[in-house]
Amino acid sequence: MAKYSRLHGSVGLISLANPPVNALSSVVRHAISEKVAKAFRDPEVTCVVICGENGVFCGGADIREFASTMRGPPLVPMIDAIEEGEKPVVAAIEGVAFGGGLELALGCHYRIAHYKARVGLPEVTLGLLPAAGGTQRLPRLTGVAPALQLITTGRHVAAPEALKLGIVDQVTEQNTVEVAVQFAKSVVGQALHNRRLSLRQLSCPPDGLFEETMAQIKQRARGAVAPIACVQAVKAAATLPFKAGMDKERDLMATLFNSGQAKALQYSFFAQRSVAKWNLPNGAHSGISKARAVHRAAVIGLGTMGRGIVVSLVRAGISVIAMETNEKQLHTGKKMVIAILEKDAQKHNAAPRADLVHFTERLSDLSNVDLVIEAVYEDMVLKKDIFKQLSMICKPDAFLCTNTSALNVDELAAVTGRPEMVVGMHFFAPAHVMKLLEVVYGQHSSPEAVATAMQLGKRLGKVSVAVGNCPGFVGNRMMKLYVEQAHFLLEEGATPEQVDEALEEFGFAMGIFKVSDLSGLDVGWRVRKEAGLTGAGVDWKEPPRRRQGRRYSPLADLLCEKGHLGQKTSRGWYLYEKPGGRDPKPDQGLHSFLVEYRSKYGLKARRIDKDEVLERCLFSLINEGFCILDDGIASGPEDVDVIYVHGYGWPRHRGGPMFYADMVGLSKVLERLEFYHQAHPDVPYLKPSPLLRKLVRNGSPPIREWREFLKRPHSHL
Ligand SMILES: CC/C=C\C=C\CC(=O)SCCNC(=O)CCNC(=O)[C@H](O)C(C)(C)COP(=O)(O)OP(=O)(O)OC[C@H]1O[C@@H](n2cnc3c(N)ncnc32)[C@H](O)[C@@H]1OP(=O)(O)O
Repeated sequence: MAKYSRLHGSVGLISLANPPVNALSSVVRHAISEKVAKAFRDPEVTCVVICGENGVFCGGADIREFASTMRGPPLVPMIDAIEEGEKPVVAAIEGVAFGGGLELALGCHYRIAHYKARVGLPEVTLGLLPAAGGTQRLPRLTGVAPALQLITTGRHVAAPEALKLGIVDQVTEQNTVEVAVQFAKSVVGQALHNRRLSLRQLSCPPDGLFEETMAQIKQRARGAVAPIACVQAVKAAATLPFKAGMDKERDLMATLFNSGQAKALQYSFFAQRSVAKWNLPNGAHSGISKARAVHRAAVIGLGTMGRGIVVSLVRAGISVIAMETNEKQLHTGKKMVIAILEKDAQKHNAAPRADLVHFTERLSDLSNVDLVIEAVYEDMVLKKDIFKQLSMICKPDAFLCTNTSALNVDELAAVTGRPEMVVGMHFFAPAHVMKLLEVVYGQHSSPEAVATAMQLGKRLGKVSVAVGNCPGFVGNRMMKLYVEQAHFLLEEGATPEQVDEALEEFGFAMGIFKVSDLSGLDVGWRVRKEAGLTGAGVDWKEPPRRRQGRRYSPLADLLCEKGHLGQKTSRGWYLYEKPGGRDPKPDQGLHSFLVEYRSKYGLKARRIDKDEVLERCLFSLINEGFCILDDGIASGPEDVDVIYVHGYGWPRHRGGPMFYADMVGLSKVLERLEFYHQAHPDVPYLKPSPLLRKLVRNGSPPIREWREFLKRPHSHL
């Protein structure tokens, strides 16, 4: 709803009141229209201020309403009526004015913002465009180029920048509503013509602006359609009269509104919020579990992961002890951490925060920290030794966390005297850049430990997902099968380029073979050696392309043995101009190697089309996602999807693997998995998961109902 009051006799004050973000639900839109009309009718009222309750102007249209038929007054005539009014209307912006909220403010004649407020048109991130005049009014206010940038990226703009761009007229550190009221009174009687953005003429945009932006977007958007529609809408603002531009905006929105991409992106928005509401098998959940404050943390190991974690902690203002026993590594780690922090300081025009880090070689220095993150390399013996020592050195209420991508958290917890204080914190490389954090709860992890790790993740700006303990947790457990299928496709006749092209066309930023070259083929080699799939631990009685009773491709191992480790050695699945080169080129040598390999093992190359690449790679990954849900390792499909979108480059406009399965149709996924399982009986994980079968038997319910078919989550090895 919206509340109405009269201040100082002549100011009509309209307050949006729809917690938590004053979204423009149909009730709110109805109330605003009514209150504005009332203020305009009242002869005592000479000016109007629109604000939001509880320190938030407005988070935009109510996204939950998009799933059903839209009711209530539309935004466009409501905003037009405000702009056309004969009494000055001032928007008092606190907190945020996003999407429809900013469009409402753009319909007002003046905008006053609190200095901490943010404004923006983030519709593009929901697969939409600002269709309440935003694409037509913003360019008339800021000029075309800045508006185009803001609308196509959905970037949030802090009040001081909004002032520079002309989006707001004044920024204040005082009470924003009071300042806006005084301001409104001061402009009574002044002509409003110039303040009506729809009447403003647009100056010519720079030559080639739209063509250049379109080209950049097509390259960056990976198949997303909303950014392209945003360019077209802003182009209409620059080339057509206001009314015709509005018609174009409306038509473009109509195509986007019901698109699968918009549904996927809106699902992603709520999925990201839902993972913060975690629950454990023992019934503990985020609603009742209190996190403990972390003032001092420690990171053990200053390799790539450790350095990134130290930087993340410092950026969040947490003081860190960074510990490394190897003197050379300590020196390099220190240099790199400081370099990143100095770059940060330069960017934000602030002092570097290196004073928050204390570098040391001594574990005993960790006696007083609240939380430790061990980030040494993946070696269980080494990690156990560290955890035993930590258990003795750290204060009794310190949390002990391990940054592991696959190792057993319970096994580590068991060597400490405080298994309830142990959780996994699986960061993704580079840890100061990547958004995802898997918080792995073990059998004994206390709700407080999970809550603290989740809360810390939030403070570090991560999207944190609580997951159960199993080899590879959620992300890597699924990824393993995706990678394996890609290798099998090479054995059967594909090239790395064909596989990558299909995946990139689907929307991945990089195909799997390019990713493998980037991270280094030796990473997976180490893991496979550890798992006894290659190297000393192999049972050589099995045929060469079979390990542990099932199909295995030794292709990647053979490349590693040749020293072809990817970008760093200038050869891997692709060829690079020099070691460390970034530009992959098809490698004829690799193609010949594949031909020889196939001939050696009597494999007949066949033509593999893009559909097969996608189905084999993605459906096997999705099938494992269903197994993970069935096992209770992830508590809902949203958890799996958030992990894939934020940690594994799954295109956001496709929602995530489980959402994609829902979109494709569960019976189709089941049917194709059955087909591939029959064709490849030596690949057990192609056998459709019991949960997938159950869902199909129950009429393929939509993804929001899948939780009803799940067992309770539990930790599981
Ligand atoms: C025909 C179509 C007509 C008009 C179209 C208009 C276009 C739009 O306006 S589309 C919406 C554009 N707005 C946005 O994209 C903003 C989305 N929200 C946010 O970015 C953030 O929520 C925030 C406003 C910055 C607040 O952040 P924070 O304080 O971190 O809280 P959250 O946990 O994110 O949100 C709290 C709570 O509010 C729900 N919520 C937020 N925004 C909306 C919204 N616009 N509609 C409905 N609900 C919203 C959010 O889901 C959270 O609720 P949970 O129950 O916890 O999920």
